[in-house]
Amino acid sequence: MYKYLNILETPSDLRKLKREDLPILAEEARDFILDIVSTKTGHLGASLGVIELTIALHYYYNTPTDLLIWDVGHQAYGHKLFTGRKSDFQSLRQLNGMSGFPDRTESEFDAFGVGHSSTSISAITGMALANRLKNDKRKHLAVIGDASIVSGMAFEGLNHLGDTDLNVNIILNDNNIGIDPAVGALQNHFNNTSSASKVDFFEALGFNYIGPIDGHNFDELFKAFDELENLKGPNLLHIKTIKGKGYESAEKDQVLWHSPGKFDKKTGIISPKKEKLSYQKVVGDSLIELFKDNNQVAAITPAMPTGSGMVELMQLYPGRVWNVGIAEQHAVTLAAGLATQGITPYCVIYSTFLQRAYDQVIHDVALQNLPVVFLIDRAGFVGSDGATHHGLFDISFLNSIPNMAVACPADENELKELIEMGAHTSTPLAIRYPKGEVQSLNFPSQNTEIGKAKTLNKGEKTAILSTGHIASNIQKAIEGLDFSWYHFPFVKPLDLESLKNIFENYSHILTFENGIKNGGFGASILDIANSNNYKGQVEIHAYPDEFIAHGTIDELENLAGLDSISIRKRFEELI
Ligand SMILES: Cc1ncc(C[n+]2csc(CCOP(=O)(O)OP(=O)(O)O)c2C)c(N)n1
Ligand SMILES: CC(=O)[C@@H](O)[C@H](O)COP(=O)(O)O
Ligand SMILES: [Mg+2]
Repeated sequence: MYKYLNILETPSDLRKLKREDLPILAEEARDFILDIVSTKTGHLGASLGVIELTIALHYYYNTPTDLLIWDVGHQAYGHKLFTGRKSDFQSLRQLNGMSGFPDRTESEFDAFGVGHSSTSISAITGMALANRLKNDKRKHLAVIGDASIVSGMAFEGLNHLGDTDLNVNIILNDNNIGIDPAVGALQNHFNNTSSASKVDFFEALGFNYIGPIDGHNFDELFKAFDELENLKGPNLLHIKTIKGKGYESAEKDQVLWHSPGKFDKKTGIISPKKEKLSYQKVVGDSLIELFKDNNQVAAITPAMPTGSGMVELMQLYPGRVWNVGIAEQHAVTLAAGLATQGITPYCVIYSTFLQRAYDQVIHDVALQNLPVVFLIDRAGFVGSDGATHHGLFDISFLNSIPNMAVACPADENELKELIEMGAHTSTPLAIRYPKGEVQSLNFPSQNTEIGKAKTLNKGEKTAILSTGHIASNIQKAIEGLDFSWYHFPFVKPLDLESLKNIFENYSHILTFENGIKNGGFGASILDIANSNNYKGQVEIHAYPDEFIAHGTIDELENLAGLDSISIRKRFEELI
């Protein structure tokens, strides 16, 4: 079917082609990626945008000896296609299949594991320093996008690298967009100012600057690579590309086609999502409600307005909702600043990306005991994005912070209540919730109170204690059984009074949470049980102490023994 892609597996095959063959190969690669993503789902626009760059880099440089890092790595489907993984695309982002991001354990061509943005400059600098110590002359290359290079961590890397004489090549892939439209002075600078001012900017940081060039033009790419060979680094090559290049729908709506889901390749019609209502929609609508009657609240999203359900809120309240770009640390401390002046900020941030702002949560918010509300999205398994994106750690890493309240609503009704409560908080409050469809558990309507558990079932001997959205799996598993079930909307502060009563009345306690075991909800219960000389058994059901790869959420919950069937099986062993 393909003239070149069929005979090509690795860069050494690629280098046998003539340069004039490469545009045809690029077309074939785009067609292949469209076939895969339209049926398997995944990131589309970014990969289509760097096909020429990917081919040129593997053609010109001696990968994998020359080291190549893809920042974020969501644009690396072409990189994987040309580095021996063509047949692995059938398993893209599936359980035990190929990852959606470069991964050192997957291929020698994946110089660095990625998924979180803005790490490539620091990593490639580390590699170059190490190889200089070994007198190893290999080349060092990093490709970073225009939204990723303006992140704090990228600047830390540029600041260091620019102060060395390392012969590292940073390739700025500038398509004037992140996932959502570009924000911030720096992205404006890259996209709107003259070349001269860009030269000044990067040369001021100690880089030789080349560009901007057309990143879809092989001749311009190779000419620039030749120029780089004659420069004593560090160098920055600025290329302009189109996100979604070569597929009209993806070029036209670059936000939607960042990760479109399944679609018909021929018509560009995206398969409708079966989702009745998402947690993200509930959050967006709840905040719209809140903002209507309360002008003392604000919201912040670090570069994820669409994914976090913030787009409508931003349109309605542009003066009180800010997309700060890929800047999680700034987002948290911006919130802290707002809170000192009597504005209650909702910092809406994916669990996995909050990891990047841990010190700001402690040092700027909790230590000063400021009323910041963290709406922590993508809590628990996220599915096909895998280990770099699951929200497994937030209960544990927040649980250990003084002054921090940690809420894990069972469903969207409780989430709504907690969001409303947040507007009145005088201290830090974190509320975590998962990706995707709401559960509508229709719990008996009990008002949610800080630090108070809810009794959902009364039984004998065995007590089930849960927190968060695992409740939906427990509700299915407990059907017809006379176990007691207590739901704890708050991991912190815990309902010590209810716990004391539970310790006195039950000989066996099982705890459940959508988070890792270490330092989580169950660990806190066990700690309190021990300090109360509880003689019964506490059995903790949480994610294991290991990184969990990609798969569907159901598959991953089953592997962790936290799906309703596995839970039911455990319950039946206790009858
Ligand atoms: C620390 C971190 N924050 C947020 C994200 C989510 N994210 C993935 S890709 C992306 C936009 C990247 O834009 P850019 O670097 O310009 O690459 P492009 O998609 O345009 O190729 C964002 C915000 C992330 N992966 N890591
Ligand atoms: C590559 C990246 O980090 C984002 O595109 C992320 O995959 C978004 O996740 P959601 O699709 O859950 O919003
Ligand atoms: Mg971009």
